[in-house]
Amino acid sequence: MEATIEVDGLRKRFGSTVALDGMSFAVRPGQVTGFVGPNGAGKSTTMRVILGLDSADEGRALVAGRPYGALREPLRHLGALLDAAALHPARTGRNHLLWLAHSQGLPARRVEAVLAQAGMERAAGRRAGGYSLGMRQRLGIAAAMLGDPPALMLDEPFNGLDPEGIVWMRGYLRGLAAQGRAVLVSSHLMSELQDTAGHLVVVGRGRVVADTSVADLIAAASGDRVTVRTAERTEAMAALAQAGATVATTDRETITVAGLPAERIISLLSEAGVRFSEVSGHRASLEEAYMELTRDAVEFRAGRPEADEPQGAAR
Ligand SMILES: Nc1ncnc2c1ncn2[C@@H]1O[C@H](COP(=O)(O)OP(=O)(O)OP(=O)(O)O)[C@@H](O)[C@H]1O
Repeated sequence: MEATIEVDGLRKRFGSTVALDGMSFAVRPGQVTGFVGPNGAGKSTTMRVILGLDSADEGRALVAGRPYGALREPLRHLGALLDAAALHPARTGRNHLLWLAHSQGLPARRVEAVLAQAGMERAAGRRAGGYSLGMRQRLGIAAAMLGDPPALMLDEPFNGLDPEGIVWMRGYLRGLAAQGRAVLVSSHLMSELQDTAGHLVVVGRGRVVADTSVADLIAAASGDRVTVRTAERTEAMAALAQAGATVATTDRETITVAGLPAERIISLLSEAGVRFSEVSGHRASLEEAYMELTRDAVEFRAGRPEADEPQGAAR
């Protein structure tokens, strides 16, 4: 599978501020890649460099194998939403898109198609100056889709959305990925990407901290811990500890067991005559996994193989 967006060793300073410090990752088709990190980690700067709006001091950014500025019809390769507020307030949403389509040599019929996809048909005749931030985000997404590009790059698209809008955005992004597109979505809130991102590029201080599938990240954070619910806590702990498990109490009726698979725990408890009501594998949430990752940044520090960089998958 060929990467559609690729950044390699980007470095960028603003005066004494290091914004990018060797940023490297690739975005692949057919999935949503979350681009996550705290405020100031370098997400927006990376996206601006990819679009050629900022130049890097070192490194390179490629879209479909070429610098964005060298693409003949860039909107047909990469659609981007960086700043949803950047709209002419007196222009209607529809006219904004018509103007954009015209300036990029794209057919006007695409405008109605993308307005419908973004659920903006009814609002399209109103002036953009009166739009809520959520409506601006939807119009921004519609604009990004004008060229029907195989790759999308969206900076904080969940900003300003109400709960219904967040659900819509998650479904919409998943749908774009299911069509085979590469979708890069930045966020400083991991929870926004729950049930949306299949892959994560986690960044901090201008560089990649982890480049991992969500499944691997959650598996690593979940560990091999198993939760056992039992009224006979003391007996259960004794039986499992004797078999070599590490056991900790969670609450009055629950213990957490590490070092034994659930099937073995069930048979040990049964053999010891200990009654229990539940034995279940612990599954970390994306938020928990992220907390664990950033808490233990050294263990999880990963990147693409580069001579002077620490590497290894986050697992
Ligand atoms: N034009 C600029 N001039 C000076 N410093 C800048 C400029 N743009 C970004 N920076 C600095 O570069 C660093 C990275 O900023 P960037 O906006 O890329 O981070 P981010 O991860 O997108 O954060 P946020 O979620 O807040 O947008 C920050 O320290 C920021 O203050």
